[in-house]
Amino acid sequence: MEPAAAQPCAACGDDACAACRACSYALCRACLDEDTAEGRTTCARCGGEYAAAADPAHGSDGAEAEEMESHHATGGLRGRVTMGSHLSDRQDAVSHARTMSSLSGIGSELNDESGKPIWKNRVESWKEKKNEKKASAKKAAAKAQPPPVEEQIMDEKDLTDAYEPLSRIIPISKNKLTPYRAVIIMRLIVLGLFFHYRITNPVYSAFGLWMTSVICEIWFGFSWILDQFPKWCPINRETYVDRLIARYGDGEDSALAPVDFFVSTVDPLKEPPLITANTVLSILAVDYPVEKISCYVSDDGSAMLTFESLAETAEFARKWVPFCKKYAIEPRAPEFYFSQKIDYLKDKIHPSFVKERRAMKRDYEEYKVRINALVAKAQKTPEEGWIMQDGTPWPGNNPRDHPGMIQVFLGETGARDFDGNELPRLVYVSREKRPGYQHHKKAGAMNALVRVSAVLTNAPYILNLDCDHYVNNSKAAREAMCFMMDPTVGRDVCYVQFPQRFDGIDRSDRYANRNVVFFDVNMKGLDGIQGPVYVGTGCCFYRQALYGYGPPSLPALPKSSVCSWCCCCCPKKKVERSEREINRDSRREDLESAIFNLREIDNYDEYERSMLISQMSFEKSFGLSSVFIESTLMENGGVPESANPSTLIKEAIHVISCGYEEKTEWGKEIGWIYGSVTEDILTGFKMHCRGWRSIYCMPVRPAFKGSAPINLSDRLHQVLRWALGSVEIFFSRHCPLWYGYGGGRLKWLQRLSYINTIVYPFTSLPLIAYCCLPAICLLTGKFIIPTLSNAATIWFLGLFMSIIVTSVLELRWSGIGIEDWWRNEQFWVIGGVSAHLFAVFQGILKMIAGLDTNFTVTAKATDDTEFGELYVFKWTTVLIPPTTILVLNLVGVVAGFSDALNSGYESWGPLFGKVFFAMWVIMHLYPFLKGLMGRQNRTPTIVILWSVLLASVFSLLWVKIDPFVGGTEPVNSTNCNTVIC
Ligand SMILES: O=c1ccn([C@@H]2O[C@H](COP(=O)(O)OP(=O)(O)O[C@H]3O[C@H](CO)[C@@H](O)[C@H](O)[C@H]3O)[C@@H](O)[C@H]2O)c(=O)[nH]1
Ligand SMILES: [Mn+2]
Repeated sequence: MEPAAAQPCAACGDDACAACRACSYALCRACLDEDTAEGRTTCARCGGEYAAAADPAHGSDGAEAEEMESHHATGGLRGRVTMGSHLSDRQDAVSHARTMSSLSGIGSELNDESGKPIWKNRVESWKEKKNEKKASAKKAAAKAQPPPVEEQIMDEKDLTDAYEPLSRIIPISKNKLTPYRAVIIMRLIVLGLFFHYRITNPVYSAFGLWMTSVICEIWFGFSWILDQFPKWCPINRETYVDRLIARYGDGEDSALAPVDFFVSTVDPLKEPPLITANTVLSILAVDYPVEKISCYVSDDGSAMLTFESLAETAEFARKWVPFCKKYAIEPRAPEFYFSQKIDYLKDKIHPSFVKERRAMKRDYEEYKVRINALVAKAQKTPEEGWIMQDGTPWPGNNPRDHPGMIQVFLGETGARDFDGNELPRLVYVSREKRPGYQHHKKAGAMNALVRVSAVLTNAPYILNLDCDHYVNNSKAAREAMCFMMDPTVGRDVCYVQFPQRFDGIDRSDRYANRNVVFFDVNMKGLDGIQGPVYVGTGCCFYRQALYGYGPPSLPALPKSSVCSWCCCCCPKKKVERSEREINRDSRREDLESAIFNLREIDNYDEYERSMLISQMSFEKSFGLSSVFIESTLMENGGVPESANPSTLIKEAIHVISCGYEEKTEWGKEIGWIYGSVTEDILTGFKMHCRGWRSIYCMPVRPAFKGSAPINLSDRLHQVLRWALGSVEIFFSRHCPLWYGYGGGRLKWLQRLSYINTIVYPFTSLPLIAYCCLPAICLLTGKFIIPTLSNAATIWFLGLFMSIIVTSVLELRWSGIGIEDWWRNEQFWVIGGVSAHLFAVFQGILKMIAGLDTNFTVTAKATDDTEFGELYVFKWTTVLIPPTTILVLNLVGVVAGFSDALNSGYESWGPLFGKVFFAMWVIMHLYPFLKGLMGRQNRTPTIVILWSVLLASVFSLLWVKIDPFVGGTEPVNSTNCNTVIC
């Protein structure tokens, strides 16, 4: 192994003096000495031996190191309790189940006898306590331990803050918005005049082409309207987390509402366990009162690998979580924390920090070794299936046919962290799968989690993350609570959506993976209407909103109007009752009218009947679990004190059985909605139809971060899946064009935006036609526009200008960069002519033939080679249409030039017009071309492109000038009279 002279120390960042022979894990002198002093002489990462930089003498070959590694890995596992023995229905697992007292004291509706909100009382008593504490705190300040951030912030001034609102809307300044709107209106008018001109001036010499182009243009105009108007009144928001703390307290006696975190994972080979583990660790370490946090991991692949790595992770969390909290580090996902390229010593004056960080890093490396060993072991499934450590076979050996599994790690009665503090519960859930039962992919998994969590912890809020989206801002849950727990804002909020942000995307974001335009422009626009759409991850739900109810401040919708389009049947009666009562009653009604068939219970008396009615109707919507049904009635969450942990686990197993949802409203009206691979859009849409609003929350430090596919093929397949989901919704009963007019609760601009999200794939058809047009024009010499008159020139220029100006003004209010905007434009074309087209056909096929589409999980990057993924190239049929269009246009340009050369000076003018359009297409497809080129583009692709182009032009030029071949007339030299001059 090379001496690590130039390497920085892996633990503290100083110049390293020694490195591991096997894996070049480097340490500096001080860290090495400390390691030796603590009796550790081998590498933390691989277990190999160190070599001093000055003295690379000790011999240790690769094989030896390898042996060490494997020894290390098994050694790590051997000491642990057998995990298998804790599975689900075993008695000892039961003891981990947690009982939680039902929660009180949230929201303004909870008042004390004098009618004063309880939280105000809290604040006052808090104030007193604070004053008492002050004296002792002063003494404590002399100690080395830095006070936790919250305590520094909390002084009297901030206590008065407790009465202030917890968030604020920051309107976008008038002088940015007014011109923006004016230009939109102007663009609309110019567009109208432009269409008038286009329609009244047909090109008779190329009628078909003209017709096609006009139809395409009208469609583009229409889709522009769908896209533009939901951005009419964008807003920004700001939260005040310190006020939240002042109002609801922090630490043990805090009245913050509990939150259940959901993580979904399905295939440990495509979604590496280390990534999932990092997500889990970041959740367990989140900055929130511990006893209010639970983390549920759904494993749809029923993989023992996922289970075992979770057990490892639970163990590691016992060190990691106290470390994060002690030093308030960010982010709290170790992989990403340790790979940060920043000076971590800045602002961290604590003397033991360096030492502990170093130890932590070492522990993490060891942990990683164990996880990697598990992964390596899992590569080849043994013939007889997996065997757990206690010798029994793993119940999930057949992922399509296995019982439900639940395992509770950590938590109240389970292991505590190394400082003796409690840890959040971590629950492994793998729902039952049997052949013949639909499992509904991610939506089904989330619904199973909704029920399990309702039975075990029943937090009033649910925060869901994909396995690859870790918590990047440990205050994320608090940010969400700034809306949810603010009585003036939160009452009708069904969810708080955070933008998706990504790590590890190439600097130029070649395939618009960041989706900046969507997350920073469209979503802000929606927030000004009824709220952002739900995008599947990084979203905090109000649990009650998932149960199919409407918002508390609105009367319940009559059942018929929820799912039909009659709006005449909901008379707005004014009843003098408290909102709460109305709400309660209406829920009952909702359920009763929804499902109940009276004839069945004719022979009971009045009272019994009404009891039965309500019970049966609940069961018909929520399924046959009385524990679960009871939990739904607890609006502020919590499980009954009396509940027995062992029955709870049994019940939890019951609610994840595969037949549980049969003949219920799950997936139809309740929970995540089935029927589309983009279940997220559908789920959010249903809530908005019921009258809920959602909130867009963009903390300065991104709340969550994920990974995105960065190679062309994977990206196109992701886009294909999204578009397919939209087409599915389009053909379903939930199509926003027709669905949910009932209560009139979906604002019309919001509806416009939902329509946009489901019709956009269809734009691929006109887009493909339009992208072919310039090539066809160049090849045939015809053109789609007649000779321009002066007026026409004005309309053309006006349209062109207004397009540019709207974009510029949009950039100005949203603050995004021009590059992001341009990438988005490009990818709109690339996706449009490939993935969207396929989605339309697959969607139609699915509708006609009932062919099911499978959810291909996006592979997550694993390797360390930076952006190596970007150049991975896999050939798929999706690539054919854009390649064809590209080649057509390139050939067209060449042919056009050759033709112009052939027919003399006067044809250069018309050529310019056509080449302009062709170049428009080529420029948009340029990133695609780069992708096609794959890795070899060490020399910039543009060079290759231009050289091919110029070579052809010049060779043709030469051929044309050559008098001997002058006689051969190419097809394209026919009439050019009707084109622009
Ligand atoms: O049968 C399944 C299939 C998928 N998943 C999970 O679904 C998530 C999303 O899958 P991914 O392949 O990462 O899709 P993306 O395209 O990256 O996801 C975006 O788009 C999806 C809708 O298509 C949303 O569900 C996601 O939340 C959103 O991040 C992952 O956590 C998977 O583990 C399951 O739990 N069960
Ligand atoms: Mn993903």
